[in-house]
Amino acid sequence: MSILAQAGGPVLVTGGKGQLATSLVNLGGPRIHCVGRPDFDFDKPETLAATLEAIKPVAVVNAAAWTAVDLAESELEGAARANATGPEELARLCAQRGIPLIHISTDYVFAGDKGAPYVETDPVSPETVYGRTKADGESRALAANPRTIVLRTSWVYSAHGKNFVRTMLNAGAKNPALKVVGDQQGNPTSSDDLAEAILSILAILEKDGWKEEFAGIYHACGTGETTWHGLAVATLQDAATHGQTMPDVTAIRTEDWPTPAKRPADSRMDNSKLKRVFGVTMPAWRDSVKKTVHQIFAHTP
Ligand SMILES: NC(=O)C1=CN([C@@H]2O[C@H](COP(=O)(O)OP(=O)(O)OC[C@H]3O[C@@H](n4cnc5c(N)ncnc54)[C@H](OP(=O)(O)O)[C@@H]3O)[C@@H](O)[C@H]2O)C=CC1
Ligand SMILES: Cc1cn([C@H]2C[C@H](O)[C@@H](COP(=O)(O)OP(=O)(O)O[C@H]3O[C@@H](C)C(=O)[C@@H](O)[C@H]3O)O2)c(=O)[nH]c1=O
Repeated sequence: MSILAQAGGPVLVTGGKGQLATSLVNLGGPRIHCVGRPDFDFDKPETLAATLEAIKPVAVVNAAAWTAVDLAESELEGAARANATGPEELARLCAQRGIPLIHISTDYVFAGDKGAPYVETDPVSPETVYGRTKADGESRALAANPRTIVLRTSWVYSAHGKNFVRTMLNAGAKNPALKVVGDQQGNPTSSDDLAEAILSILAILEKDGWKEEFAGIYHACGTGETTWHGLAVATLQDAATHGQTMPDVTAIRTEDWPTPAKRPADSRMDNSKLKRVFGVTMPAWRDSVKKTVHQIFAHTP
């Protein structure tokens, strides 16, 4: 049963069949109205106003984005439309209608050299096209609609869609040995957990009405930290409890896994503001990985 009241106007979720959009559809109940391409497309700006006009939502969650981190390095314009100018236009349209926008952003807005969990007041310092376009999108959305909440999350995985946990399960099923970077740390986040946090915020907005102090940036990632290697091992250990053979997983250094876009070495984020303002606590990443792996095996014939 969704935490969102059953009665009330529609909540528009962008992002089609993406991870977060799917979790919101699965967990949010009948008021969630999800749109994706081609009906809602940041590359076709006229589809934004047409969607809002057709659905007349009471709130919007923007879960659409360019998430191909390496490809963005060579596709700046498409990434900028999806992550920055598109969300700005969506925010402007929400402002015209006086409705709140929950816009999703990323830990990759940080370079990863702080040496401690980032807080919302830390300056952004992106080192990739993806990170720069997402940082740009945050400030554009906040400037275009005074009723904008930006939720920065990280290392999102789920039982559906393209994500690191599913990549590791597939790779581990085919290979006796894997190599995974062990010197990049962060906070893995279940898209279901993030969807529940968003639904809790929407419920508060509906109950209390919009308050000026809600506007701004919040960190919303899984509780606890690990490395990509740690996440791979946890995933494959859980898969082993479902009968999948545990491969040998070696921790390697970043330079041994070269990629076009440089990932942050340490993008851990602090969720205290989310708890302080909205009373929302994010579940422990380790428990949620177990749950997700279980869901995947439960649905695999
Ligand atoms: N995945 C992750 O690890 C993380 C994600 N985030 C952020 O969380 C949010 C949700 O991510 P997630 O659910 O994982 O993303 P997914 O990649 O699973 O889904 C993204 C969705 O956005 C759609 N999309 C892409 N480009 C456009 C466009 N130009 N116009 C309209 N829709 C478009 C895609 O459509 P199509 O299928 O047609 O391509 C897809 O449906 C994003 O803001 C992302 O930046 C933050 C941290 C980590
Ligand atoms: C598949 C694989 C990756 N890696 C490394 C590469 C990289 O440093 C790290 C993560 O790999 P990926 O490319 O799968 O993840 P990446 O696309 O960098 O994930 C990011 O996506 C965007 C959308 C975000 O917003 C971020 O929070 C983050 O989740 O793991 C290995 O070491 N071994 C492997 O077998």
